[in-house]
Amino acid sequence: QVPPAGTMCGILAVLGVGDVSLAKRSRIIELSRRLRHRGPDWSGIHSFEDCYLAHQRLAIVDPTSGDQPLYNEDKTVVVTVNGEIYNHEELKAKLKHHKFQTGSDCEVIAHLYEEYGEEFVDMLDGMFSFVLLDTRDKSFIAARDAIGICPLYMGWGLDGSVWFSSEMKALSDDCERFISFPPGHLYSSKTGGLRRWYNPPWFSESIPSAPYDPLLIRESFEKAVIKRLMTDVPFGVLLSGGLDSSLVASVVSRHLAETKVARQWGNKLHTFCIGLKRALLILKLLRKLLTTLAQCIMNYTSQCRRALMLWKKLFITSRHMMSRPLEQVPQCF
Ligand SMILES: NC(=O)CC[C@H](N)C(=O)O
Repeated sequence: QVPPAGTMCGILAVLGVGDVSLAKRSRIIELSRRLRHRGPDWSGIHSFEDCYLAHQRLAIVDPTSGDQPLYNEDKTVVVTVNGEIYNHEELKAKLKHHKFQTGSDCEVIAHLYEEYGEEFVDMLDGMFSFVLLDTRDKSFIAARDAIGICPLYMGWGLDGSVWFSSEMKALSDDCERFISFPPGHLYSSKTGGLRRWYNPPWFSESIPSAPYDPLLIRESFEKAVIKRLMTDVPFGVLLSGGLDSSLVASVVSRHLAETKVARQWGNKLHTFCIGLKRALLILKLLRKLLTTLAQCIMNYTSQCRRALMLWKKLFITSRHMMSRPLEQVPQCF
């Protein structure tokens, strides 16, 4: 079954609600369901006193046991995550005395927090937004990846509660005020504020000092594509018809055979694109390019009605983003 457009996990966390009634819990579950289109595989919620962490999962790594929220060994640290932690194996190797309950790439976040406290965030290589609750002192942190690939919003309720959600639609009706969580930042309840965790040295350079090196660009590009092949489920490449997505598809097809997923699902790359009859020429060229580069299966829709339906779906998913600056729109996918 192909998940609907816009899928990625959906997270919702509500910390410090004034009323801990069953009605409030049901309300939070109802709000979390507004993110269901982001994750069709599982819905989970963990509550601790007046704090709730909810999750809608699109399973990518360890689909059988990686359901969320995830925990440390004694379940005192709870985490709900949208994203992929590419260096999770490496990080796990550093945490030898920790016992992992799942094969999820995201479980490492709970253990890293136990070991290193809030400072662990810059050890993560990945795209993510997450909320972590430490039930021992009821403190919490929330963080978003360096460039904001995964979406995150933060809101404040009239009862003093703090909210975090993957999409604005899960908190806009219940919060008095809300903001788009800034990329590369961390919120800590202990200090009560947002701070930038992503501070690469080049941030302060107005003119880049690194010389142009095409081989380095090629190597970094290939590495970036290869690490994103970390999946236990079948995947495809969405082609725009341009150079960037064709290059991604070509790198993927050359490295597909080495991946875990190819052993299970075969090493033919599935590609997708959307186009109308009038654009069939581009589609034909794309097909030619891809079949020359590698063995690809190409799926596309050329019917106007079907394309319009897909667009409608896309807009429903991203409606909440439309008031944002245009460059932020792709972040919801
Ligand atoms: N879609 C996601 O954000 C995936 C979360 C996590 N990496 C998993 O595989 O379950």
